[in-house]
Amino acid sequence: MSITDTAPAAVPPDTDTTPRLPARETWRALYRHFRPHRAVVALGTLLALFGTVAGLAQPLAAKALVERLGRDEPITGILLGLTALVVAGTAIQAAGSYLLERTAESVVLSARRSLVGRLLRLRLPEVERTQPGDLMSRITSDTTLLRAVTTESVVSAVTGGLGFVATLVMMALMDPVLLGTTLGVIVLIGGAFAFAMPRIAEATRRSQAAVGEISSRLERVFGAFRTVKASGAEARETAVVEAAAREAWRHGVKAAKWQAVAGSSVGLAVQVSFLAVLGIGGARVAAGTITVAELIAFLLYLFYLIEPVSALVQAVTQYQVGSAAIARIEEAERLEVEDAAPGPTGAAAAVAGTAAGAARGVAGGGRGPASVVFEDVSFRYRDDLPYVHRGVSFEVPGPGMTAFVGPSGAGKTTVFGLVERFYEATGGRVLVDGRDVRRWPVAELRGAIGYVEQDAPVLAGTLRENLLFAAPDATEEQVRAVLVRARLDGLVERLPDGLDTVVGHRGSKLSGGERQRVAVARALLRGPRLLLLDEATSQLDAVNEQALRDVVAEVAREVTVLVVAHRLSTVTLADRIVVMDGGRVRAVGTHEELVAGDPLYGELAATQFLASRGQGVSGT
Ligand SMILES: Nc1ncnc2c1ncn2[C@@H]1O[C@H](COP(=O)(O)OP(=O)(O)OP(=O)(O)O)[C@@H](O)[C@H]1O
Repeated sequence: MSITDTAPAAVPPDTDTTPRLPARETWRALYRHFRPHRAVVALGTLLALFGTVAGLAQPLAAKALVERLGRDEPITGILLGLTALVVAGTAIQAAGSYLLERTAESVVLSARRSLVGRLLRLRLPEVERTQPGDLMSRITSDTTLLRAVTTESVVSAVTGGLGFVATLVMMALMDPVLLGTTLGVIVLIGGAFAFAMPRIAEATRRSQAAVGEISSRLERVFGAFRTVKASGAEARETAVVEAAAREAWRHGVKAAKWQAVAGSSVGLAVQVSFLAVLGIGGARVAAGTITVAELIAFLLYLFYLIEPVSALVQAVTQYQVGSAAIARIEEAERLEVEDAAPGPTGAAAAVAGTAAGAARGVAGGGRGPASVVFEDVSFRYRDDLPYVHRGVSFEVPGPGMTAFVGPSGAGKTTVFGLVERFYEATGGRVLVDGRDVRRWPVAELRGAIGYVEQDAPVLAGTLRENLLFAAPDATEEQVRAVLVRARLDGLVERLPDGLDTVVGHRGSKLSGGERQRVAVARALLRGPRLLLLDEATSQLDAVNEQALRDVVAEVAREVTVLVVAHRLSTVTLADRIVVMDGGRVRAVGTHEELVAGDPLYGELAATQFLASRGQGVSGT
């Protein structure tokens, strides 16, 4: 096929990453989706059979009608009967098809629900291994391919199978020799069919992988839309998405080709059988073994065979398509998830803590500041990556502010990832409140923590949704209080829709500094016992930075605050500073102690901190 010529070179070579499922596992997975609906599918099958029987009865009724006309008998009764038969037959068929379509939608719905439920609980390393866009396409696109295989194909298989066997029995009763001839041809051409089947599955699998690739590529583009534009990368990125679209097309066409081969092999089988039966049957008539009437009847049965065989072919083809989708769905289902979803309960409980604390936007949950201890922690993100932590140890009793400083890549942010248990330490222990984080229920652990990431993610939606994201049950007063603390009250007043202003995709309608403050407000509203603040390297203007620093200092009086610090003004406020370098803690102390005692810190203080937009250089 010439379409292969159009395959663009830009297609990433790794689109074909979906594992093929062994047949037994495919069956098992498909059965799992089908099982809850088996009663309805059985009913649908029954209705389909009734519909067929009603259809078969119509010619008989028509025959009776003509006969009565011939005998000059009244036909009103039979006409009414025939009409009723037609209406009933149609209604039964419509009901059956509605039932199956509805069930098909339900299969898709339950597959989507189960997949979404799992994907949002995935462990972080699993998400980092995959492409979010591709995962999305498994929920949106692949699940739709389950529709037919779990419903229509089951019905086709049953009705086709029954029809096939019944017709074969009738043929066997007529003339076993001619049946042998028929089956011989069918088996021969069935070979072509068997050849096409796995190719349909393979082409569908690759086509779906390419659809996943389209989603991944689009996600990448829209995730950095300004960068794409600023880099003048529109044409290149379009080409890449287009390449994936072509790839999907190419394999879609391939699947269509093999489906056509499979479909027409049925017609061919019947035609060739017809000729063979005609030849051999003719000889048998000539020899007087069978009568002409028997040969004609046999040939009629041969044509009856088309429908059940087509139904069987359809069932098997749909199974191939479905098996390709199920492999991708199963792969997503098998990604490792966390033990429990961090529900809103922790946050709600924390926000509902002490009234005084809540009014300040820091409830504290009534259990005081958390302590954090790292005991000889070693960690790497993956087995094939170098260690990021090589025996990190420090102790942070709450409350107070602890700053982590060190060169870029020293492993500072990783400390937060381990505290939040986004990742698990490879060696050593991470303790929060003296308890190993692995022994904490994840929801409870994270319920105690407020986390402000360095890039301060803001989600699409309104400002209010963003603030309530980590504390859905916070009251209006708590929201207002936190807005004042994060110096967002002025902004909210300026906005025509106030808190209900839509902030755009990833908060693109807010300034960088505003996003930062929204992220801080969100974390504070959670009422954390432990605040993890990954300081932005820039973003805040002097006034707001000072204000936020005051807030953090205030919070640190009753909450444990860990800051990855990029500003001198922050470290000078810290009760203790942990200096990290190359995955180790090289020194712990106050700013003054470290300036005097640690050369790396002295250098950082003199260069890196001052180079940032940090205010409050008075510390030097
Ligand atoms: N999710 C990840 N998967 C693989 N490697 C990672 C991941 N996150 C960070 N790393 C690597 O781990 C190392 C430490 O990263 P970390 O973010 O902890 O550094 P950092 O000290 O916070 O740096 P910075 O000051 O630049 O933010 C870096 O070399 C980084 O490339």
